[in-house]
Formats: sequence, structure tokens, C-alpha cells
Amino acid sequence: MLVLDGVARHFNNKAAVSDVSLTIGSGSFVGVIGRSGAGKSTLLRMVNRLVDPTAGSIRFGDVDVTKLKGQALRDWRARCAMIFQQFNLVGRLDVLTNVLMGRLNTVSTPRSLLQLWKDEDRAVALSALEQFDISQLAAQRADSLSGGQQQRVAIARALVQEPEIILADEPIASLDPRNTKVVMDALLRINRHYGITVMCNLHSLDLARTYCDRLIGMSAGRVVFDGVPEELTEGVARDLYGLEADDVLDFDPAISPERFRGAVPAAA
Ligand SMILES: Nc1ncnc2c1ncn2[C@@H]1O[C@H](COP(=O)(O)OP(=O)(O)OP(=O)(O)O)[C@@H](O)[C@H]1O
Repeated sequence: MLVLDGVARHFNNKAAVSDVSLTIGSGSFVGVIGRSGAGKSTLLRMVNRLVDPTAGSIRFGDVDVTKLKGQALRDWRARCAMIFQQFNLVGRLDVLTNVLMGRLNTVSTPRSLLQLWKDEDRAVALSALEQFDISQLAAQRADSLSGGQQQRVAIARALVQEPEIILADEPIASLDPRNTKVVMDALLRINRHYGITVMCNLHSLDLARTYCDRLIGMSAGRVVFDGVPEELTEGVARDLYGLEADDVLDFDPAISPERFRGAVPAAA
């Protein structure tokens, strides 16, 4: 269980996140929503300590994440994988090697420097690629792939880390609708199949309602909504998004979040 207690972050005396307290149960798929600048990315980045909180504590089980340093911090980051909007792959390396990077925490430094991967690690990486239907791309350079393919590689890399949490920061922001679905299905599959907790920043309310089992709405750095998708009425969404509401209010009554969430998508 991930517990945030009074977490805050200031940049140049300006609050990006203020007094956030949350408990996130294992295995949940949490969508973090809110208008641009609400503090969503800062919140996610504090969980894996890419950004240090100015105040408050973050705990995961017995671990006080806020106090970790050195190897203990690296160990935490291995348990808590991050997926970015811009994929963060090494473009000149092939797809399989990019996925194997997710195993670095299990490999000695000399072996990793020489890229001496064990057969077992290669098998795990290939199996992850197979799950997202991209094993045929294993030998290609990462920068020759489409955005949707690159994001699936990034998700495969996160999966082979064997994390307990995946933090996805706007993972579909630069993708077209078809790839958006493929990538969101991949995240849902990881969540359902492996029970890995997913925290995902999303701009689209429709996607958040469709894929997540809990929504956290942020405004000006604070949590102003915390509930199941069914509780996010149009009125609540309008309060959350203010003038941006019409851009994100694309509710499709044909999609029932409850019905959809019963299904685990097959491998993409
Ligand atoms: N490294 C930084 N230095 C200074 N200010 C920052 C930094 N990172 C974030 N901020 C500020 O903190 C606030 C919250 O930013 P954050 O990126 O967390 O919001 P967000 O909800 O993720 O926005 P978006 O949806 O546009 O990505 C914004 O006012 C932003 O300008």
C-alpha cells in the first residue's frame, strides 16, 4: 500500500503540490486528472523521487520513500517503474536491448556495462515483447518505431523490472486514437494480469473513466476529487476543469466504466 501524508512541493516559493494525503491500495488503477499545471506530474515524480517533496511523507509498506538514498533509492525505483510521454528509450539501441535495460537492477555492473545479458533475461524480455505483440521488432532500432510501438517497448521495459507500481505520466499524450487504445489496453492488462498498481496521469476524462477504477482530481496542487469514475459527474468535472471543461468533456454514455472494467484485454 502506498501512503502519502501531507505531501507538498514548492518551486521558487510557488506551490506545485500542497498537502496531498492519499492511500493507494495494491492492484488499483488510479487515474490522476486535472487541468494543465494542476500538479499531476509533480505528484507522480515525487512517488519515485525524481522530484523530492518539500514537506510530508511517502511510505510504501515499511519503506519511508522520502528518506531513501543511494542503493536504497535505486532499489525503490526498481519497484516503482516510470513511463513517460516521450517514451525515454535509447533510440540508437535495438528494441530488445531497450527492454533489457529494465533488468539492469538484477545484473552486476560489469555485466551491464558489457551488455552481457543472461539467456534468462533475454527470454523474459522477449516474452514481454510478445505480450504486446511487438516481438518481431526486437532487432530494430528503437528510433525506427512508431510512437505507439515505442510506448509498448517502454511498457515492456517497465514490466521486466517486475515492479509493484507503474507510474505513467501522460503515456498517450503524443499518440493517435488507435495507439492510445493499444497502449491503455497494455497498461490495463499489466494491472489486471499481474496485479501491478498503476497510477496514470491523463488529460482525457473519457479514457480516465473507461480504464481507471479510481480517479484523483487535482486543482492548483490539491486533491479536490477522489472517487470511482461513476462519481465523476459532469458537474464535478466542470468544477475541476473550469474553462477547459468543454475540451475534456467527451463523455460517451455508450461506454459504461463498470461494464468495461470487468474485461481484461487480450495481448494487443
Ligand atoms: N521543475 C520545475 N520548476 C519550476 N516550476 C515547476 C517545475 N515543475 C513543475 N513546475 C510548476 O509546478 C506546477 C505544476 O506542474 P505539473 O507539471 O506538476 O502540472 P501538471 O498537472 O502535470 O500539468 P500538465 O498537465 O500540463 O503536464 C506548474 O505551475 C509548473 O509550472
